[in-house]
Amino acid sequence: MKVFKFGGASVKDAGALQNLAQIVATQGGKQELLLVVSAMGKTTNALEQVYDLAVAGQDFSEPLEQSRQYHLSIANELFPKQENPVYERLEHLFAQLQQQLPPYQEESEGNYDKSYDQVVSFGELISSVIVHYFLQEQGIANTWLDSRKYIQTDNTWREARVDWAWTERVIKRDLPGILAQQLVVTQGFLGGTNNGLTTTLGREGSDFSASIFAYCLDAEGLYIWKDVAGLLNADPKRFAHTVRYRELDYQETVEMAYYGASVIHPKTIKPLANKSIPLYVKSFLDPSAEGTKICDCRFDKLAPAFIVKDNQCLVSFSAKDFTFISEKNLGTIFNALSELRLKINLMQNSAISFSICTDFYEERLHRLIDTLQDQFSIHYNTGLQLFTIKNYDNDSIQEITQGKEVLMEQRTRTTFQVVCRTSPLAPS
Ligand SMILES: Nc1ncnc2c1ncn2[C@@H]1O[C@H](COP(=O)(O)OP(=O)(O)O)[C@@H](O)[C@H]1O
Ligand SMILES: N[C@@H](CC(=O)OP(=O)(O)O)C(=O)O
Repeated sequence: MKVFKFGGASVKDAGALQNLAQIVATQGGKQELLLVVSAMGKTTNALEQVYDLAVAGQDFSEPLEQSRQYHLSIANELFPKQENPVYERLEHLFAQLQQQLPPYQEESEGNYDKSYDQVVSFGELISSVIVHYFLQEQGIANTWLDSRKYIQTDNTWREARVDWAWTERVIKRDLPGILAQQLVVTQGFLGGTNNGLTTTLGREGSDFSASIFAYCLDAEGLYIWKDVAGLLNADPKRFAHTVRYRELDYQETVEMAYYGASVIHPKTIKPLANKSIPLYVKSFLDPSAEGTKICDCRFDKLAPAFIVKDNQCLVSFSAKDFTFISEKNLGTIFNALSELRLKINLMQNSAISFSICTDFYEERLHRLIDTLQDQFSIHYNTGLQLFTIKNYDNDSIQEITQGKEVLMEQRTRTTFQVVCRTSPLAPS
């Protein structure tokens, strides 16, 4: 069997859904097929905005209505008959979503992340319902599956951790029988706790969902349909000249994803590598084109890969009592970072100071400073970019660093990383 994953761009409007149906009909073959779909277009961002307004006690009716109209207008193009059951399902989902958005209550303050998951998950629920009915309409019989009942997670809201044993057992128990009958349509990004609450697997986590299903079903391949020709050596939205990798090994791909190549969610690769399931990154704009195959393979020389992370922040700590940076100091700093879920993208230490480059989350940064300021003097710079070049050479380093103010630099035999300023210094 195969797993196909369709992200936001591939389901963003009625034309995209017609293209999706075409891909399923022509590329799915006669095999068993499970489809994992993301929210349509930028719906998750829109729902985040609605949720934040609700939390702030502000009026969220307009953006909520815009999102409803966006989905209904796609449905109107796809389902001209108003008696189509899709409309009832959609109205029901929007009514449920509305119920999750009460005016902000003081006592729910600690539940921001939990309620976030209950709200933003509607993007995937809605899109998968539309895809389900549309494929039916096109004569492609399919079962709509609630992935929250199959991908069981803990309650680490917004970044839930999968209970692999439970998930694999239940998927293996139920899905082969359904797949033998017909195609399955389910949601990416979502999981569920053992007491029936919705969780999400981290932004852009639908690739990971698809990988979980592929792993549990021992799929022969996972196909991720994107708006690019495959995995390229740089984001074509940032770099004028890119090359496509025809094949890449799991290790190389996981490193690119880890450093920030947003084309694939970093958690996607490990489950596939564990079972040697190939991952195909394919273009939904040119479905028969080759794309990129990620598998067990090895290459000696690869084109340098450029990865850019925006909105970075460089934080440096020095002990207030002028002692050297010791393992004990580092332990304290790492603990605080872990508590606040601040991920280190790059780090460096000298005799009396320790510096990290991390994604800039203002509120979490201030909490970090509050926690550590008794022990450390802390300075930070924001408005930075982190550039990573894998398989670098002198020309590629020159291309990236030319004309930029470099704040931190590091290199191994294969990887070059540099933090540069992109905007005026923010006060610290
Ligand atoms: N190395 C890369 N190769 C290809 N695309 C990349 C790369 N790095 C970043 N991208 C970006 O990833 C985008 C596709 O991923 P994404 O937007 O997450 O798709 P979707 O949400 O539809 O699944 C491309 O449009 C491209 O701008
Ligand atoms: N819709 C979710 C999950 C996701 O993976 O989306 P996409 O496949 O469009 O990146 C998000 O935007 O975070």
